[in-house]
Amino acid sequence: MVTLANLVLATALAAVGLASVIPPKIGTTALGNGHGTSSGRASLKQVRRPGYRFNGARDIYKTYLKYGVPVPDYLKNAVANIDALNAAALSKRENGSAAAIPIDPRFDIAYVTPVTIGTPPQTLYLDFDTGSSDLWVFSSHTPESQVRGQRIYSPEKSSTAKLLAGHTWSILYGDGSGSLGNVYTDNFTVGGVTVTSQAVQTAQQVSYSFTSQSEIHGLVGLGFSTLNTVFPNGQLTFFDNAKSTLDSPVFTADLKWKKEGTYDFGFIDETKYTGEITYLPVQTDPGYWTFTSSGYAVGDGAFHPASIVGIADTGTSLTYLPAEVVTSYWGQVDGAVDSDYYGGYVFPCSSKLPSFTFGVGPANITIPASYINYAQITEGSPVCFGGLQSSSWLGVNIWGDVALKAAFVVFNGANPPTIGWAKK
Ligand SMILES: CSc1ccc(CNCCO)cc1
Repeated sequence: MVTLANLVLATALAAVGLASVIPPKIGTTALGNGHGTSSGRASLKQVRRPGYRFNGARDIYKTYLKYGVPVPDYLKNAVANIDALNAAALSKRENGSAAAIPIDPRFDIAYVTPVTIGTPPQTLYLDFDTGSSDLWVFSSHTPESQVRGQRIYSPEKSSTAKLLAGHTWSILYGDGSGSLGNVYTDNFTVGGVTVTSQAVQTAQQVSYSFTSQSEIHGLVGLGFSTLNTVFPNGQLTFFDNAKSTLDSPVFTADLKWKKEGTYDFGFIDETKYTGEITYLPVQTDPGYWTFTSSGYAVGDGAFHPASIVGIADTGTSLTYLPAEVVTSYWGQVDGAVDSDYYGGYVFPCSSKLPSFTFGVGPANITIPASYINYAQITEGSPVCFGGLQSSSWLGVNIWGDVALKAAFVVFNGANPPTIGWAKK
């Protein structure tokens, strides 16, 4: 039953743009079926109406009406002026959502996301990589001997492609792979968000490790634009270009274990996580999403407070942490060894693995053991490769996909940027 009190309350909330769930009646919890006994309490889930924009003049206008005071013309004009400004602001807002698809259903080497480039649109599947800031693609400029099944972008077939004359790029990744080439600008769309005149770096050379990955047709760098390698003028990432048109200057990663996840742009989908998001400061120099984890625990063991500075890197498969952390973890696994022969921690596939928990401020994220049992060395091998490896040779701690897919991660590009972590 909706009472007058409820209606007044709901109207007041609506006036300030906070929709409300009118409880069945005051005195019962909103969770009840409306027939519960009175508990003297009610809970209203207040959600901001999508697309609502505050109009202060309207609030004053309503107060004039409420107390019967004639409304001056300037105030009526002010309400209209702010509504017009809000409408204009909303009209250019875009949000988007796109799939993050594991390139191999057996284990998560990398995730690719469909994008379209040019006019008419050419669809490629690119690796969205928060650990770098170049948007580059296999192209009609890539020697055929280096193309093995990848889709290519052909700027000569796009009426909106423009060569960025005199500009080149060359990138070398932490795993020794690399690519180089020239640069066009063109329309670039992912998940319904379009950037016109996005710098698209066309590969003229790619290393064998890219040639051998037929499912990856290039990368979309989502690090900070300071890392972009285009010379002589560095280019902006897709996110930096899209930011001003997004409802909110954020993108989120909801990567999943051996199945399709999503990247969202411009909004935070509350259905994709549980509990609260914990936001941490980001160190943007030199250009990675660098944050400090507050410690770790192995399985159900004690939490070890520590400051672990590392980067959130969707473009790296595994997670690389300080030697004392990974030694502590693998010390709990029967038969685990740090093998020079296999190039990292391996263990008998039959061994039971503990989970791994890392601190994010006062909260924490737990990586299930199954994510750390990364893959057999080779098909049918009794030896398995760990998803948690030492960073001692890297010089940087990397929270790669093994960690990221255990969480819902918000890459907040506001000023200052922050990174948000939530369980899911
Ligand atoms: C050969 S497949 C491949 C995919 C992504 C990358 C870039 N990611 C590392 C730094 O984020 C390198 C190689």
